[in-house]
Amino acid sequence: MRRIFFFYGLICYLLSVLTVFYLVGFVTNTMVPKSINSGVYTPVWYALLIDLGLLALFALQHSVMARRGFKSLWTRLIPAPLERSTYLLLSSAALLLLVWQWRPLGDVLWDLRGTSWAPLLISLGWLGWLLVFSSTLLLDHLGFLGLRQAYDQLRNRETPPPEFRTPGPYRLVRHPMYLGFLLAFWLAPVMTLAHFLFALGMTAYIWLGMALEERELERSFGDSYREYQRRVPRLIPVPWRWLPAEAMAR
Ligand SMILES: C[S@@+](CC[C@H](N)C(=O)[O-])C[C@H]1O[C@@H](n2cnc3c(N)ncnc32)[C@H](O)[C@@H]1O
Repeated sequence: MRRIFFFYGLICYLLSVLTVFYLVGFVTNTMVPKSINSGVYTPVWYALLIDLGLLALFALQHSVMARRGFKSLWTRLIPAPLERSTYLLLSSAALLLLVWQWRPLGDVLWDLRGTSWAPLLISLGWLGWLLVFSSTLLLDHLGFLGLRQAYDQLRNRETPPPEFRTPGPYRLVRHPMYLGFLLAFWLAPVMTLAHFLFALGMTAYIWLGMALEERELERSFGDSYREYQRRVPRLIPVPWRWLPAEAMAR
């Protein structure tokens, strides 16, 4: 059984990584056959209904299943070491459904192609993706994607509880991964109505998810996390806070 469980964890891990790579192509309108601005054109009201429904489904699945209360119920049905892998399997399914069924809405809110803004927006958008990937790698890539838990059960050992850490960009903002997603979703040289709707929906979800996540981080790490909240801004880096205290006093 342990080998089968590990294989399941591995498949979920690979599926999640591939889904995120597809999402990069979907949002940037590059490399993939179905992007945020392509697909079947339908009446606007119908496209809005489908797209909002897909965003709501993803947000609901992704935030409800990440909550502590839900996890303790859920792990009565599935083995605890596979909880994270199953969460990611269902998150990938919700995202792939969104990508597959997403309806384009062609009205253009801004089109900065050919202006000097375009290269700046494209570069900052890719910087956002880089921030997403580097943040998972620095914090706990294998743990977030469930592979550590699946491997530990294969070796018949307990996975230690997550530690509070502040590597690299976590010293500048508390949520670099979410900051990366916001840059990647918003900074596009061409903004169609469909892209705008996606960016708006994801921003609302990130805002809510961030508040719920911080509540649980406070419960898990107590004063260390509260002190971190006082010292480090949520999303927007504040350069003067990077100066040493003596320089600030001068
Ligand atoms: C998808 S990650 C997002 C991390 C962070 N919100 C960000 O935007 O970079 C969510 C997981 O990271 C964990 N997490 C967030 N900040 C953390 C920190 N400083 N140390 C350890 N775990 C953290 C949360 O408990 C949650 O399980």
